[in-house]
Amino acid sequence: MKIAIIGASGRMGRQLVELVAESTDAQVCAAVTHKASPALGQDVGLYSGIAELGVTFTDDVQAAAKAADVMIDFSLPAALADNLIAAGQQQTPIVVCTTGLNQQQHADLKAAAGRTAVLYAANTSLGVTLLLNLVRTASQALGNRCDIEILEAHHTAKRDAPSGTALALGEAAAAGRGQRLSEVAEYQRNHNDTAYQPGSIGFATLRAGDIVGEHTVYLVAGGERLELTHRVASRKTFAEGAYNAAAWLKGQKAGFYSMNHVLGLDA
Ligand SMILES: NC(=O)C1=CN([C@@H]2O[C@H](COP(=O)(O)OP(=O)(O)OC[C@H]3O[C@@H](n4cnc5c(N)ncnc54)[C@H](OP(=O)(O)O)[C@@H]3O)[C@@H](O)[C@H]2O)C=CC1
Ligand SMILES: O=C(O)C1=N[C@H](C(=O)O)C[C@H](O)C1
Repeated sequence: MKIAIIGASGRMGRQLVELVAESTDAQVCAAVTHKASPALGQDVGLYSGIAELGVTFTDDVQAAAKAADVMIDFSLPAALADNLIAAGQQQTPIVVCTTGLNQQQHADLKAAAGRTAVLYAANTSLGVTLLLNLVRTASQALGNRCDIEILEAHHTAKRDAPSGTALALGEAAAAGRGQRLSEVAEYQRNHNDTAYQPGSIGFATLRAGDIVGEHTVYLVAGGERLELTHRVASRKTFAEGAYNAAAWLKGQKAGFYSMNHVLGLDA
């Protein structure tokens, strides 16, 4: 399997380069970064701290899409439009893992899925994929008998808040209660005299040190409290999930997919 990695110069990109280089079933065929990147022209293996791979960084995402069986995107929201155009024009399946997307960018993902296979996952870990399903089930079972709040913690280099995973957990909790997250989400609680809104879903964010990624969903009813927590110790977990998603997506027909499809949980 020939994999093009978009955002290959970043934390997740380098982790994925290392994982693919160790694999016997896949090769890095292209490593994409932006046109002002100091990584351009450098060997992607050496840049990632492993042996030379003979592949140098490029800013040509069209050529990367053409060369690849599948692409994996861990870059920035601003890069998404060009990445989806390239994937669509070359009919190359794409796993998009970038978070911090706006409404238009989520719509762009769905539109691109009319031309090629697109899988979007704000979190590629097995645990979060299961957690999303558990949260939806718990929220549906408890209905308006509980209050729901979501806490996430990440490293200080993270640009978006709340995390994409926290927002996906919020969507799952809202869907379980038959709500739309956009109508019940509370992102700011820095007020002096405002009553709590029953049925709201609140988000809280921590940024500190090198925390890889932690999420807790609180389902709080009178007298008891359920806390569903996921913690990641290494970015390798995300890289493995993205690799498994790419292996599954390669050869799928055009359409929009999630990690539930990869794990056979979509029924
Ligand atoms: N789905 C999941 O499981 C996970 C998702 N993520 C998400 O993945 C994204 C990347 O995370 P992380 O690796 O930590 O972030 P980094 O900032 O370390 O990596 C992003 C990389 O993309 C590069 N880049 C910028 N513009 C472009 C472009 N136009 N084309 C290609 N590459 C570009 C950046 O270059 P430069 O540094 O020079 O700007 C940087 O090297 C984030 O949105 C994050 O939230 C992270 C972990 C897990
Ligand atoms: O930026 C990160 O690091 C992470 N981002 C993803 C998110 O926004 O949810 C996934 C993971 O939590 C790590």
